[in-house]
Amino acid sequence: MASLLANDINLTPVWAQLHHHQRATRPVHMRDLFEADPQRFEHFSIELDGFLLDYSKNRVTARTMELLTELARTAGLGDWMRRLRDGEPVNVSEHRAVMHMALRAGEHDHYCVDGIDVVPDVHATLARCFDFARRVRDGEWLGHDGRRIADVVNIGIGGSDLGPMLVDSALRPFASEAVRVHFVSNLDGAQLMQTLAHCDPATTLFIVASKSFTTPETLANAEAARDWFLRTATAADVARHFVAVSTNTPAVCRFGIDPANMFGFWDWVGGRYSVWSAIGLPVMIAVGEAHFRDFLAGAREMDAHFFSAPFERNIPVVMGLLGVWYNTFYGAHTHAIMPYSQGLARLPAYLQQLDMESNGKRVGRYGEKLDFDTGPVIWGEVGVNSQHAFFQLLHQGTRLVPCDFILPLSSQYPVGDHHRQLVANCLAQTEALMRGKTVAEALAQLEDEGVSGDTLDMLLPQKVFPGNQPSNTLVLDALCPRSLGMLLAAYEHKVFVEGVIWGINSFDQWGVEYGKLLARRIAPELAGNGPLSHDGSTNALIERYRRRGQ
Ligand SMILES: O=P(O)(O)OC[C@H]1O[C@H](O)[C@H](O)[C@@H](O)[C@@H]1O
Repeated sequence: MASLLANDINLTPVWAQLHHHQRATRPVHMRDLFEADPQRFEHFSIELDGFLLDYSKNRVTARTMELLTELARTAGLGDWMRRLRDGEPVNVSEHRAVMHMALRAGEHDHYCVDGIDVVPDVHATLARCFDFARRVRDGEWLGHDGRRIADVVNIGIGGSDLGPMLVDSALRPFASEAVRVHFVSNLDGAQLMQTLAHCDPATTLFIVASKSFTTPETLANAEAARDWFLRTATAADVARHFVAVSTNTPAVCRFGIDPANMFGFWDWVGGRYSVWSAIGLPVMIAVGEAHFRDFLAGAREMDAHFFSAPFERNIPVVMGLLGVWYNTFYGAHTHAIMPYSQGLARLPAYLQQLDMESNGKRVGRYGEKLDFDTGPVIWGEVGVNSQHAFFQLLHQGTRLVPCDFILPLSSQYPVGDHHRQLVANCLAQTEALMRGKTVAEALAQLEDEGVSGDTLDMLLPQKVFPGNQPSNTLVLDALCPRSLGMLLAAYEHKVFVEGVIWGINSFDQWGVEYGKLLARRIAPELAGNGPLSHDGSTNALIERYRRRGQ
C-alpha cells in the first residue's frame, strides 16, 4: 500500500482496532499468557546469529503483533525502508538522504545518493582513518619532541561524543594499552582540566570532532586545549597534535588544523548516526582496524536483517512496533534502558540522543500537527546499580514503564562468581516485573514469617507486586565489536520504524536550535551591565550572575 500522509495514520481502521484491542487486553496478566502458552518464549523471540531479542515478557498476544504489523504496513513502512535504502531524501526538511548504513557497507554493497555510489568514498575515508590510527598505535605518528602519543583526547559533543565514548568504553578489553582515550564534551571547564591534568602536551593528540565545526561548546574546548598545548609548544607543533573530524573543511582550516589532518564525512550522515564514520577515529586508535571492522560488520549484519526479514521476524521492526504499542496505545511516557554490563554504562545516554532527538517531535514530516503521543523519555542506568536506585518504582509504583534489559552472557572481566550473580539479577528482575506477587503469595509469605494481626493488615498490601511490567531482554553471547555493532544498528532502525509509523522525520532536530540562539544573546549580557528585556525570572537570574558570578 502507498504510504499515507503522516497524520492520517490515526484515522485508519487499524489504529482504531489497536485502541479497541488495547482496552480489551489491558486487564490480561502476562502470567496468564505464559501459562496459556508453554511455547510463548519461542513464539515471541527472534535470534540473529547469537543476538537474541526475547520480547515474550510484553503485554502482547499474537493478535497484537498482527495488528501492529498491519499498522506498519498501513504507514508504508516497507516503502519507507526502500526509500531509506535507495538514498531518497527521507530527511525531507533538510532534503537529505540518510545513509549511515553505507558507512558499514561491505565491498560488494552499493548505496547511492543522487545516483552516485557512495561506498567507494566511504571505504577510501575509512582506509585513511585506519592508516592514521595505525600510525598512532604503532608509534609512527610522533609528538613534536619525538615521543609516542600516549593520550588521545576527543573533543566533541552530542553525536560527536556519545557514540565513540560508548563504543570506546564497551570495547575497552580490545584496546591497546599504549594509548589512553579520553572524551571532553562539557562546557564546564572541569571536564577538560581534569582530563588534561593527566596528560603531557608533548604526548597528547587532540581530535576535534564536529560535523558542522560550528558547535560553540566544541570550539571553546578546542581553543582552550590549543592554549594549554601552546604553553609548552609552538604554533608549528599544532599540526602533530590536533586533527579534525568534520564535514566543514573551511572551518577546520580557519581553526588552524591542516586539511591533510582532517577526516571527513558527509551530510547524509546524521550526527547521532555517525559513530561508524570518521567520528569513530578515537575508537579506531584504541582498538585498531580489525576490531573496528568487526564492529561495522555487526551493524552490516543487522542492516541486512532489517532490510530482508519479514516484519514479524525482524528485530528492529518488532522493537519499533512494541515502542509504538506502549507509547501511543498504552500512553507510557518513558522507556527504561538497563544494560547489565559496565561497558554499556553510557548506553542510556547514547540512546537518549538517538531516540529523543530523532523522535521527540510534535509535528509530522510535512509540518502537520500530530494528535497522538510520539517519542518517549529514554532513561536508565547500568544494572545492578539501577536495582538499588529506582526499581522500587518499577515494581510497585503507579507508572507503566516498558524496559529493555541488555545482557551479555559472558563477562569481559571474569571475577569470581560475579557474572553469574549479575545474570541472575537481570533475569530475576525481568521475571519479577512480569510475574509480580499476588495477594495470596504475599499472605503465605507473611504467615510463614509469623506475621499476624494489625501488622499483617498493614504489611500485606505493601508486599504485593502487581507485575505485568513489560520488558524486552536483548541477549548477546558476549559484548564484543560485532555484537555491539548489531545492538546499536538495531536501535537505529527501531527508531526509524517508530518514526515512520508516527509519520515524523527522525533525522532533523529543529528543537535544539532555539536554546542555542538565546544562549548567544545571553552570554554577552552576562558580561555587561545594560538593561535586560527577558522575562522576570531570566532577568533576575542574569542580575544574580552579574553580582556574584565570574
Ligand atoms: O558534530 P557537531 O556539528 O558539533 O554537532 C554536535 C551536536 O550538536 C547539536 O546538539 C545537535 O543537536 C546534535 O545532533 C549534534 O550531534
